[in-house]
Amino acid sequence: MNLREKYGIPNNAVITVAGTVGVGKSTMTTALAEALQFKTSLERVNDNPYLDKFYKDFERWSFHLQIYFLAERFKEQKKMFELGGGFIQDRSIYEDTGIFAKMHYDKGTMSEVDYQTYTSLFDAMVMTPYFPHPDLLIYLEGSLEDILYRIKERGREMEQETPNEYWQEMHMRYEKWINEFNACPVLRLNIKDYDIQEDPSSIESIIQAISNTIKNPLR
Ligand SMILES: Nc1ncnc2c1ncn2[C@@H]1O[C@H](COP(=O)(O)OP(=O)(O)O)[C@@H](O)[C@H]1O
Ligand SMILES: Nc1ncnc2c1ncn2[C@H]1C[C@H](O)[C@@H](COP(=O)(O)O)O1
Repeated sequence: MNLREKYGIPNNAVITVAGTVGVGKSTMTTALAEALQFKTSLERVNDNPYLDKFYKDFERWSFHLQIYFLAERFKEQKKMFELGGGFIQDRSIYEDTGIFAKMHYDKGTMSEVDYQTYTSLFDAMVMTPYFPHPDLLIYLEGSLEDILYRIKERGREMEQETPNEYWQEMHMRYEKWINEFNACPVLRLNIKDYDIQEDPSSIESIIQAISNTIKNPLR
């Protein structure tokens, strides 16, 4: 019996992994998909045509980047539900608007008219009764210090050149955002409480927690 069957996770479940840049979403997505024999929906960074430009000039590229991410995530969302679920998704569509677009608007690096165009498109696409929400959102959290360490360790050039205040602001906004999030059940995991890299067997206790939360959802 595999871990999915052992813990009664439905084979059509869609589980999304959320959290700030560098917290460990891709690592968790890959590990969970392998353990549950699910497919992955990964956030593609290397072939994103705007990301590098965006980090060099937020004001010039923030609208283009948000539209690009929205289109990519919507296509992924459609694919996951058309294929009948059984997916772990790296980052939720809710973070694009709730964290990134809002932060750039609030900080003045996205204009008011661009922000309104973006949010009206987002609302028309996502905030409808026809949009299927995931069965669970796993929220990964950790101290700012640990997040900064991981961003540095991963070494993506565009992120190294971004001032720490950017990551600090994002870290603070994530905490507020998750406390108000209610589009689907949430499982919060602190990165201090597991280490799937050093101890791959710790994935089992995470799957047990996923099962408990899907069966007794806390919003
Ligand atoms: N459980 C873990 N323990 C230690 N380091 C980790 C762990 N998970 C991820 N990392 C490291 O942290 C960095 C960011 O992880 P990643 O999964 O790419 O984050 P995200 O997808 O959230 O941006 C990578 O260098 C990765 O190897
Ligand atoms: N919606 C977004 N707006 C701006 N930047 C974004 C958005 N979604 C992801 N990003 C950036 C942040 C990172 O530099 C890369 C990949 O994110 P990660 O959390 O490392 O998976 O894209």
